[in-house]
Amino acid sequence: MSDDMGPMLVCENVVKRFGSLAAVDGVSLSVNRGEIVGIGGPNGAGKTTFFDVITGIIPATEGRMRFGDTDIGGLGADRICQLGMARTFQLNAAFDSLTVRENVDIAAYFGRGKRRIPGFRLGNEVRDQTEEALAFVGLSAKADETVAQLPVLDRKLLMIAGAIATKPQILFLDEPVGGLNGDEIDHIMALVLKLRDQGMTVVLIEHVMRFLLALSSRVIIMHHGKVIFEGPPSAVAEDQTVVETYLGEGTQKRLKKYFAEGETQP
Ligand SMILES: Nc1ncnc2c1ncn2[C@@H]1O[C@H](COP(=O)(O)OP(=O)(O)OP(=O)(O)O)[C@@H](O)[C@H]1O
Repeated sequence: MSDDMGPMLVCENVVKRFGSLAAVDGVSLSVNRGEIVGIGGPNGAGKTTFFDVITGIIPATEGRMRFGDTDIGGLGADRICQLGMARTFQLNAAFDSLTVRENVDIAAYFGRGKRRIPGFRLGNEVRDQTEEALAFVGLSAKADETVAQLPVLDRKLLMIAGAIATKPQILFLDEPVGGLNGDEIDHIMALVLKLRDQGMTVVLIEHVMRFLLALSSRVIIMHHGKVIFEGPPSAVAEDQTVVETYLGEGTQKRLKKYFAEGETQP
């Protein structure tokens, strides 16, 4: 990416239709370098579909998307990853029968440049990227374990390791703490903060509000494919539409107390 000025990623009026359903219905988003942007919203709001469109898993129906000075609309997931945009998935996306290290090797090998499967040969650079990513997420000791044996937290860490092994400039995390317990959530939270401190730009989807609000510099709430709120974490619980469509009054009270009294956890 050659353009260091202005937003790193710009999405304008992105639409994704599945038949008559507009899963993403005219969403615009700009992401600046070094930000953590959090996306929330009820089930079926279109959050994952928006990620799928940005990261080239599925094509947009309408809209424009630019990463730096590159128009990424119409590019495939492999090319988008090679440009410097990596992601994780809500459900496990790993080769279960391979080891932890082999999975990250594959990400490091294919995620940075055009490669051919018949020429699949790992060089030192790929191996180093893999070891670095495994150490970063704390999975080095389990590098030789088969993925099928891993507990949920390690599977989440593995997806993050695979993503960062591609050396992205921006990282998309889809529900990185879904299904985890409190300590595990704290563990992933610390990891995301460490990434941010190293200069990584992050866009994340999460239902766990304490994770979403504690980490994000800016929050977006989607509903029925549209953005219904965009603002700082402290303003989310003040927005009556967000409370009615997503949070409910109990969560609103808890969040208001957190921001008013500076409690440690929302
Ligand atoms: N491949 C598809 N074909 C048809 N409809 C789809 C497809 N993928 C998603 N949808 C629909 O698009 C809408 C948005 O789904 P999406 O998974 O993006 O929501 P979400 O906000 O990520 O939800 P959740 O929080 O439950 O993950 C839903 O109504 C879903 O059923």
